Amino acid sequence: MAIVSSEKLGYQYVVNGGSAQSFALKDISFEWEQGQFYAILGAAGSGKSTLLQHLNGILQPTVGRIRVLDVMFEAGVKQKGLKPLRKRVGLVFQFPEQQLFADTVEQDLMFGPLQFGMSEQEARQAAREALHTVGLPEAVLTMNPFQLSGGQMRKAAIAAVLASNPDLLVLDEPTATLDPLSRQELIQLLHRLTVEQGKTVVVVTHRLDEVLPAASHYMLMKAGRLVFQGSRAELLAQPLQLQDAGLALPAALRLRQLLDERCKERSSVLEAKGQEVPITASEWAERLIEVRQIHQMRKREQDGEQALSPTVRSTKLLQQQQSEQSAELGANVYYAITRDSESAVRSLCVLKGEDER
Ligand SMILES: Nc1ncnc2c1ncn2[C@@H]1O[C@H](COP(=O)(O)OP(=O)(O)OP(=O)(O)O)[C@@H](O)[C@H]1O
Repeated sequence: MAIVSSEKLGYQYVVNGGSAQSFALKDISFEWEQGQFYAILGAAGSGKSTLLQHLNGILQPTVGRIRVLDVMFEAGVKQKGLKPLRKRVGLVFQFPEQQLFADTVEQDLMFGPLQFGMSEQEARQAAREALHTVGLPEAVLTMNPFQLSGGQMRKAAIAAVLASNPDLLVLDEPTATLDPLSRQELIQLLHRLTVEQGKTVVVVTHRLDEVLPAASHYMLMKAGRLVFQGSRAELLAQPLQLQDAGLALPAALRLRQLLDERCKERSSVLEAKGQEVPITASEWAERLIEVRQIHQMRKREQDGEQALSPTVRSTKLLQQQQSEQSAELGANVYYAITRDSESAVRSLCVLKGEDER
């Protein structure tokens, strides 16, 4: 059974003295399964945070319904007594300082478990385990949360939620303000939680590039509506829809477009692994390397074809030169876009037929 499902969910904020705003969510229907990694994408103001707040009942529907685990929220029926649900749904806000308020990190990490009925000793143990899961050292337990760096603070906020062992972990822009390495580590950590612990992870983000290697399912929001939901491959087949929803195209799609325009090898790059678009810089490097290897193999075969007529030989040579130039151009494009210097150097060396360094 789906862990969360919504049917024609709509939400309308009411402000100052009861005047109703336009709908922040309209006609939202979806289902989420346990143990999967979902990414919710959309431009500013598209309704992502409003949707998240329905997952633990901070907001409840104006229209339609949403079921979260075993609690049904339905328009017109105010649900109360949500403590058991809030133990099972961990929300990590956009700004971690909003949820760290105790004098020490340990107190912050123990707060949820104590609230949800654990003994002091169990809560202390849960706090330590959560700290290890996010990769923070025990030394931070006695520190004030505001002595932590931005990245550590965000990890502490995630640990504070994990300590209550939620089934569903929901994070609003979790990588904002982090450096590139910490961003990558955090997404990998979230991915591990789905694979190793069967948690369902939902991440709201503007940065599609970051979640592409990890998230298996995508929802795209625009002006309060769900304009796309589907798998990674389905999303990557919709570049116009991404642009239309105000999102930057991920490097994988920009590379594909450029290779389409400028590189005759695009089809061989894709064919090398059954037409799926590579999603990370290193995968692109590997595809380009494969293409180069295919060309080298063809060259060796051609060397053995000396008996061919001079015209056939020179045509083949010309074709081969063109395709090698194309592959090299692809590699250069790849550098320009991804700036992933390590795999870029690797692919350039191999593409030029030099030893890998
Ligand atoms: N407390 C509020 N009162 C009134 N209107 C609100 C409130 N919070 C959000 N809205 C409106 O609801 C719509 C959706 O906002 P929401 O914060 O859900 O978007 P978002 O996609 O999360 O944006 P961002 O990426 O900037 O966080 C916007 O038009 C916004 O102005």
